[in-house]
Amino acid sequence: MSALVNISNLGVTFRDGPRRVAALSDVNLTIEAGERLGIIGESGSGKSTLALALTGLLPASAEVSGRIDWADGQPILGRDIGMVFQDPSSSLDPVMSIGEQVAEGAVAHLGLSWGAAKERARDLLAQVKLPDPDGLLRAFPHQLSGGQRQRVAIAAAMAAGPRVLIADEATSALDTIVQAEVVSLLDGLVKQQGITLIFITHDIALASQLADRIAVFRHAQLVEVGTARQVVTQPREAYTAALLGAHLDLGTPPLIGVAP
Ligand SMILES: Nc1ncnc2c1ncn2[C@@H]1O[C@H](COP(=O)(O)OP(=O)(O)OP(=O)(O)O)[C@@H](O)[C@H]1O
Ligand code: NI
Repeated sequence: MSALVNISNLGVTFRDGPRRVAALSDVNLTIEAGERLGIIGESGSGKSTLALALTGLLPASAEVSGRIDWADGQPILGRDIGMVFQDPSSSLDPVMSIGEQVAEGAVAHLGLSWGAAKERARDLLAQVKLPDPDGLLRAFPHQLSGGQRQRVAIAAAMAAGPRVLIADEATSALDTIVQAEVVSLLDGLVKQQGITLIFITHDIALASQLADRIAVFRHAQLVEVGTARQVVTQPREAYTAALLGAHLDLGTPPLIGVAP
């Protein structure tokens, strides 16, 4: 594997009124091209801040130190990096048809005509295993379930053929069965297309089933990174062991494989 991006001594500080909050502090991490990296840690540990730093979406008020070096130059959000958030309504426009939203990225970044982009959108909707992709092109987000909307958001994120997909708590709002289906879908898509997946979650069990490697964040710091197996079976940090104790029910059958 070769490095996709090298993160060195990354620090991000937010100003919160008179207070300064260190959201990331001295983070060193290399993300390999084509790997599935799980990012775990409790609320406020800096996971989303890392995603925003990678995508160039940090607010101007954030103070950034250190370096993020991409092997192939700074990727363009929407073209080279696709992003899927917890709440699809933050990425889907309620008054725009599903077809237009999924096609948009292909028009903007691949230079396709709307006609060609709609055809691509239909193929993408089929790839994310949504029923009746032709009919869906003309549907609106409110006509879909939460899980279906999240599939549309994934299709939209994939529209321009990105090499990196960042899913930030993308399945957290879904019930367990739908979550398993969406995780299994993501797994298949990124494997098939050789996309690097950065999967952010509170759920160490979910991360361990999807990821090749897991990075554990706590209080703005990267406390541990290793293969999913190593982090789960032989955590080096007491904190990781505590997370495992609290969240990983080893009696629960794996989510991937359960989904149809
Ligand atoms: N725009 C902002 N302005 C001020 N503080 C912020 C901002 N964004 C994040 N923070 C602070 O930075 C820290 C890290 O937040 P971040 O959203 O990265 O955590 P997280 O691990 O993604 O948490 P969660 O699991 O709840 O999504 C927190 O203390 C948060 O309050
Ligand atoms: Ni977050």
